[in-house]
Amino acid sequence: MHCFAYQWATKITKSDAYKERQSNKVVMSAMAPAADKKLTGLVAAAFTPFTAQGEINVAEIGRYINYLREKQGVRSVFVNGTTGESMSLTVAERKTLAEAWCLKAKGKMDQVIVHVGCMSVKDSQELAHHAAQIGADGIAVIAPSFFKPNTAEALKKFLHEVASVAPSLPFYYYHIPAVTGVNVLGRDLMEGIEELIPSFRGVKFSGEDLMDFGQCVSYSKPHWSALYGVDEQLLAALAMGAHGAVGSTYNYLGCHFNELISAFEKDSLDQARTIQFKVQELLSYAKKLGFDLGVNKQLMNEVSGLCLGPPRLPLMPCPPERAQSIMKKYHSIFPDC
Ligand SMILES: CC(=O)N[C@@H]([C@@H](O)[C@H](O)[C@H](O)CO)[C@@H](O)CC(=O)C(=O)O
Repeated sequence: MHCFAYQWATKITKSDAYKERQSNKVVMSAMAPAADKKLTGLVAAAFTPFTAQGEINVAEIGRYINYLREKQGVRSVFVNGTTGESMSLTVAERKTLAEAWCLKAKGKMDQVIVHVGCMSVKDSQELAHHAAQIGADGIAVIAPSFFKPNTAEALKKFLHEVASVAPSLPFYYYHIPAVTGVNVLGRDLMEGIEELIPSFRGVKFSGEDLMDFGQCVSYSKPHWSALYGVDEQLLAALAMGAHGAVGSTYNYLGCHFNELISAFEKDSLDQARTIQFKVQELLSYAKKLGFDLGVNKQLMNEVSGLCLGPPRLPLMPCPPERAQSIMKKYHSIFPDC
């Protein structure tokens, strides 16, 4: 489905969001910290909606939430992460987005986790503090990747500085070594972390090293979550003991992944494998044509009918013929969607 209405999508400014809060009689800064529930199941790594002019478009977030819930059976979101292009957003934009997600997800989503990692520890602290004020259910922090921490100790110190300004919020380390170039093992990061960060609640593990992931699972406390983030091999991570998964394709393939998880839980491994193989077939086809965030976002636009716009520079919009070809493949693999 093409997103013609996109050009006319309205942009809600921060002050509009503020007025909406006031009219709903929700004073977010006064909200009590969210109850600390273990994070499980599928978590959609949300795309950031942009207008055609490249401004953030919070007006689309309400429809986005309804779509995830009703069409994909996805009840938690991870906001301002990699898929959300956080590193291409300003701190002010990230606050506006986090506020809109928390406000609009209220009563509709189980958990809104806000990624607050930045290159600067100060910016990260500002966003962590803000996430606590607006009633987020948790925060996550990626390793800084320009000046990189080159030991587990340095990385833990950075995470501690951020977590300490929002001590009531569940805290997740966001491990994505292929993107950050920070190759500290997840398991090494976890060593002794709770003494340093009492709010630590787990890892979002977007890496292919299943041995390290397994070690994170086996080291985890019962109230922690080991969340896997390479969608094309989720089944392997479930076998390793994943408690949930955060990923981009759960935005538009969530219903299939929910079936995969149910099949796995019922020990129907053949059925679970069939679904994982279908996803692999789609993604390997897309990867051969060139699969980046621009392409991924366009697939979401096409499958969902939402108007999330193009990505922001330096990412480029998806060429129309590439989207068409991948969508044809999608319909051949998932004919009932
Ligand atoms: C490198 C990357 O973007 N990985 C994605 C995956 O969901 C990925 O898009 C998917 O496995 C397809 O390759 C997630 O791990 C990222 C993520 O969770 C996030 O946006 O925060």
